[in-house]
Amino acid sequence: MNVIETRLPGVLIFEPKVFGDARGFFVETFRESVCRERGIPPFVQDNQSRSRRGVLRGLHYQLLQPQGKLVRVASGRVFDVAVDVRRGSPTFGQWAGVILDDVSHRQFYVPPNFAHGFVVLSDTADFVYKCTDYYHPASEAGIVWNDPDVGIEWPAEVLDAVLLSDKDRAAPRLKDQLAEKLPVYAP
Ligand SMILES: Cc1cn([C@H]2C[C@H](O)[C@@H](COP(=O)(O)OP(=O)(O)O[C@H]3O[C@H](C)C(=O)[C@H](O)[C@H]3O)O2)c(=O)[nH]c1=O
Repeated sequence: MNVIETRLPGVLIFEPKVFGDARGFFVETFRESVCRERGIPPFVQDNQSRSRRGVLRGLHYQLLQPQGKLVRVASGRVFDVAVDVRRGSPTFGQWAGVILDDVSHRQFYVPPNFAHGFVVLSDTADFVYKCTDYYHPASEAGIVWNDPDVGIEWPAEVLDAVLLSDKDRAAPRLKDQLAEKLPVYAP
């Protein structure tokens, strides 16, 4: 497993070794030791969502029980993004993105207290991920996907047909987020 640092400290790209042969392929998708060695907390919840082209889920985070997420695509192709929403962070409001697909089997680690989202680039995508804490809907918060102050460079190929939930469509900009709804940077 090759682990790559991104421009956001703590946000990591995992590149597993893919073993292809005449039958298909094999890939190790998770090793606890690889995560533990990098200070990633234990995972307690697995999720899966299926979405069609143009669906954009995010940008979400939880204030209580903040979730670190190890995300990957079991089938399809997405552009995945992490945004630093921690008040006082040197990289506050900055983003890092990566293409995740079922060819590279690349994974992305989004630490707790980062907002997370993705947009689907393939006809459909099965998105699977591990979380370091449990779902806590009462403290769910979000930043609107096209916040001009964050300036995420979403792939142009889907921008004319982004499909959002009502919740995500109504999410506030980072600058309009109530201060108490932003986690505090704790180096
Ligand atoms: C996240 C979650 C949702 N749900 C229920 C709540 C709703 O009835 C239904 C759909 O929830 P939602 O529309 O919030 O699902 P997503 O838009 O995929 O949300 C996720 O999308 C972005 C990409 C994330 O990083 C988070 O994991 C999560 O916020 O599943 C649960 O029962 N447990 C859960 O952990």
